[in-house]
Amino acid sequence: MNTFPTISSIENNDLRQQLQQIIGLKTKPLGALGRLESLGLQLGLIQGTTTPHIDQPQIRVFAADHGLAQHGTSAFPSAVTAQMVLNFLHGGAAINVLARQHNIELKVVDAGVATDFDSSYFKGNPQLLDYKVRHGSRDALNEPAMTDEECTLALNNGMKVAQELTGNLLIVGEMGIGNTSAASLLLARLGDLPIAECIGRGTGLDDAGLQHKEQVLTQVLERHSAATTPFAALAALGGLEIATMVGALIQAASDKLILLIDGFIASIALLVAEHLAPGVKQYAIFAHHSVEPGHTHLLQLLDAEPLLDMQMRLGEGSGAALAYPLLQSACAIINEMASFNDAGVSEKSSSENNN
Ligand SMILES: Cc1cc2ncn([C@H]3O[C@H](COP(=O)(O)O)[C@@H](O)[C@H]3O)c2cc1C
Ligand SMILES: O=C(O)c1cccnc1
Repeated sequence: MNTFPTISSIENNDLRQQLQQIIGLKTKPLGALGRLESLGLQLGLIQGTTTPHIDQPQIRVFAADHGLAQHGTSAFPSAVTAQMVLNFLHGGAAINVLARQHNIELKVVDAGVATDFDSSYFKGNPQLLDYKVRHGSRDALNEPAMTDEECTLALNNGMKVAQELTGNLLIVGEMGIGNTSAASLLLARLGDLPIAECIGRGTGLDDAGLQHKEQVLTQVLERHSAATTPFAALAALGGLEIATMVGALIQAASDKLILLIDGFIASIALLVAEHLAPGVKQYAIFAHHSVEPGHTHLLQLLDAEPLLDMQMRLGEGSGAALAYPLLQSACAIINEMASFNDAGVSEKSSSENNN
């Protein structure tokens, strides 16, 4: 088992009051910028400042294969994981487009892809980071997806990925055919929910495929009924990319980075991180509501209200990249917008003056 770094509380009453006052005195009716105001407040508290700012935002896309995928739990074959990694490296995936649009640096982490990549991809200032624990997780129908050692290694790898980051904002994305199954299994176990409420079509299963997925996942949960602690559940039911993401989220929260959380898979990594290192969630901003049905339960468990609902179900970090400019706007409002005093605009009349 790992020991994890401590997570500082972001709560600071004086700072909260200062931020509330700064936002409240801007030239607008009180509260009129809605969630942009609470977002700015959270960013200020995370950074411990009245002038929050985003510097060198980073996306890490964690990729791995899943042994369980051989049982037909995804509409796509496992080979697509490696093919998509090459697509990321060649700049052609959805997340590449959004990262370029918003000037977010993107790197891919090989946490356990079944295919080996050409060594040239790892050289120099690489866009592909080699944290491969093994060639795909084990088949969770027969054994834990990871041994305790493999799971610990993946968590430690994720912490290293976060330690190597520049900048103050992290988006964790993922690519792993079959990983909606791993996320659903973890949600069912850690949220104590029926598996039927945690599953969805993922990459596009039809009705028969969805039924089959439910049967397979039910068997996996029975096989690992003893895996009830967060670590045991992660090892038995999770995946290498999910465990590596968990480590990265814990380390990044410990380093007081802003965590911009994508959809279903990134949110399950955050739930596990919160169980293993309580407090991580304070650093998280939930970007969007995924179409994957389990995400609704997961957001409730996390008491989270995502910023966007774009009917997306892709992963890769795409929903988080889309929400990123809202965070930039929240910072800019705090730092650049005039107060009533600065601009010589009259504040709301008091009720006495109206008499
Ligand atoms: C071409 C392609 C690109 C993707 N990018 C993200 N995912 C997403 O779909 C997968 C999870 O769904 P399931 O559990 O049904 O396999 C993950 O790889 C996730 O990142 C993709 C899936 C495909 C097919
Ligand atoms: O919301 C997600 O993270 C998601 C949904 C479907 C497929 N892959 C990822």
